[in-house]
Amino acid sequence: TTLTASIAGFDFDNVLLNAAGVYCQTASELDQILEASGAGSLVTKSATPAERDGNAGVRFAEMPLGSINSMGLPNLGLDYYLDYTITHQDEKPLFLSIAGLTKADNLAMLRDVQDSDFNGLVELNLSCPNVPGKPQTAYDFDTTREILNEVFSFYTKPLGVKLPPYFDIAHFDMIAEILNDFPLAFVNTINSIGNGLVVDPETDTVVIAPKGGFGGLGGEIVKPTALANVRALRQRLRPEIKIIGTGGVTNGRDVYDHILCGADLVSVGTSLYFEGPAIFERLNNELIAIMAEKGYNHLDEFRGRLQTLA
Ligand SMILES: CC(C)(C)CCc1c(C(=O)O)[nH]c(=O)[nH]c1=O
Repeated sequence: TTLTASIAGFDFDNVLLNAAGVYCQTASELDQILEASGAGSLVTKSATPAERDGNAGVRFAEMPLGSINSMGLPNLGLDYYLDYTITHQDEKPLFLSIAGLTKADNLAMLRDVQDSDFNGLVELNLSCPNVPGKPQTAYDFDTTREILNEVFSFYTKPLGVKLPPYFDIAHFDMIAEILNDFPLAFVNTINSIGNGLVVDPETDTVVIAPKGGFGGLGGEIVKPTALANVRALRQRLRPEIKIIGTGGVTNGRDVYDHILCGADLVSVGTSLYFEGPAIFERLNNELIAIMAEKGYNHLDEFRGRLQTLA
């Protein structure tokens, strides 16, 4: 059974990696993913130009069927993650995630990466806020097109975008129309489902401190939305734009489902947070068992082959 995939000429010897933000803040965490059996790659915590503490107070919580977070982009700064990825980029193909809080920050960071010795893949996190009072960038279609125009006016290394979930067919059409106009290596879908709210039944309070308890949802609870976004974008994007499926992966069947919907790689967030890097070997073994049951030797025998009903 081969679990290989390729993006922008990079060959991955298996399809699993961490989701940005989980197990990827420090070199020690990144090393654990790099060395984990069953992880084909890693992505860094989304970087800002300077390091950030992120939000104060309890900012991550477990809930039935998943997690809620409002971390606030705590990270050690772009140079830290550039240094790490440059040091290790010959061991596996690596993803460097960036998340500027302004367009200027994103462009400045991409110029730094363009001029650096990093030759891996960049994941541009478009879930970042735009100007206050406007929705996050990826929900502001004109701004999304504008930033990609500016990025691709100078950035020539492999680049993809991390997208929040969309919930309206017209929005799938609109974002795909924009993305198809650019030489993107990949799209990673989905980021957490924004601004959920969880109540603690013991205390009648919210469960995280920032934003009055509003936060991004991850885990099992987001799987149907994640699969819908993988499927919808696979159906609409040019085949050269590969897809990293993220959201709701807890077992091999979830990995299989992401691939069946069209994913080339599959990333794991909430479950990795709770289980640790050993999860990658378990997920791979479970995926291989499902493929064996179905008589598949290669992922491309079923990738994107979700069937509809007559
Ligand atoms: C939500 C932002 C802080 C704008 C970006 C970073 C981020 C965070 C975060 O650092 O709070 N959490 C997520 O689930 N997804 C993200 O993309």
